[in-house]
Amino acid sequence: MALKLIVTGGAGYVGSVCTAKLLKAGHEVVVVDDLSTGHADAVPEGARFVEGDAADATASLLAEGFDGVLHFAAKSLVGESMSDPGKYWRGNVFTAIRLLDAMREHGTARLVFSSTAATYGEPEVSPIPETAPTQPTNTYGASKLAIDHAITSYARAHGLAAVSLRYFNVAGAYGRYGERHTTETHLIPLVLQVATGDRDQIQIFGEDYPTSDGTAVRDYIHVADLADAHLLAVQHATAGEHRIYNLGNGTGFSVRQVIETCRDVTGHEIPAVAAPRRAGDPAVLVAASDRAREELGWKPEHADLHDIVSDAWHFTEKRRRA
Ligand SMILES: O=c1ccn([C@@H]2O[C@H](COP(=O)(O)OP(=O)(O)O[C@H]3O[C@H](CO)[C@H](O)[C@H](O)[C@H]3O)[C@@H](O)[C@H]2O)c(=O)[nH]1
Repeated sequence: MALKLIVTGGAGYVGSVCTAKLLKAGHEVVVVDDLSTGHADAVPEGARFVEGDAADATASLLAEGFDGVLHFAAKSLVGESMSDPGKYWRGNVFTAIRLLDAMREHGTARLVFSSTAATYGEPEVSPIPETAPTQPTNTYGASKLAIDHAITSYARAHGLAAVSLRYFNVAGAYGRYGERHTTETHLIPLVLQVATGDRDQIQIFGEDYPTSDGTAVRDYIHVADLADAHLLAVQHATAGEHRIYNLGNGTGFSVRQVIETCRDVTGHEIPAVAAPRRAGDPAVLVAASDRAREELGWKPEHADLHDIVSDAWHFTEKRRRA
């Protein structure tokens, strides 16, 4: 069924890939983005673009009648969330509550929300199921968890059909849509910047973790597979329910393994140096995504780390040539 949807943050990395896939699937999409971290030229052709605040601009649009909102717009730098927490409570939580109120006012039926593995904190079991305790170790994760709680109560009280998707480590690119953060903190794009010569070396944050090679382990998921889960989520959302799904491949790769894969893909040497652990980093974060597979019928198609890095590398090279 073709739906009329608003995508907040559709000029950003994950939001632009999801918008491109939603359009391809025949949905009608309006992107709302304040361009604080997104790029106007990343808004896919075929989407209407409204520059503005994720709550205010969306609230004005909702009067036109929409089937749902996919809410990506957020502050997402873990370090910044610790040094400037107000930015996360206002920018993430307060914005989301205002958005929920506007959706309630206009009777908007569906919500798909970008949650995060950071809601779990230091895991007690691995791989992490959705039933694991949520004990975030940083304000970013706490802000996303607070929104998840708010969504649950709005779904129960007001009949909202809601899905939260808890992303593990998103990477890769989809066509001309990829990672272009002004402040880049993520491992794969940083390692690829060393390969292009834009950066001298990659720092390995911690070599004394209780893992096979001492470096931290993460579950990397291709952004195209992540986007597919959003398309399934918006279709499966059920009135009065808030379902939560982890999105990962269920396989962990260490920082050293990621760097080695990047060397293999790019053919560059990529110097790496040891550095202290980064505050708040858990040793291992791997998803149990059985629920998304069983209930949404989600099936990741690019689980191979080599493929994920290759797509990120092609995107990086194409942008440098452009
Ligand atoms: O220069 C770097 C950058 C990262 N790392 C390491 O590489 C791993 C992956 O780091 P990323 O920053 O790429 O990803 P995170 O696991 O920290 O971040 C993910 O989880 C976060 C919450 O913990 C947020 O949700 C974030 O958006 C999401 O990408 C971590 O062990 C990190 O310490 C390095 O060794 N060197």
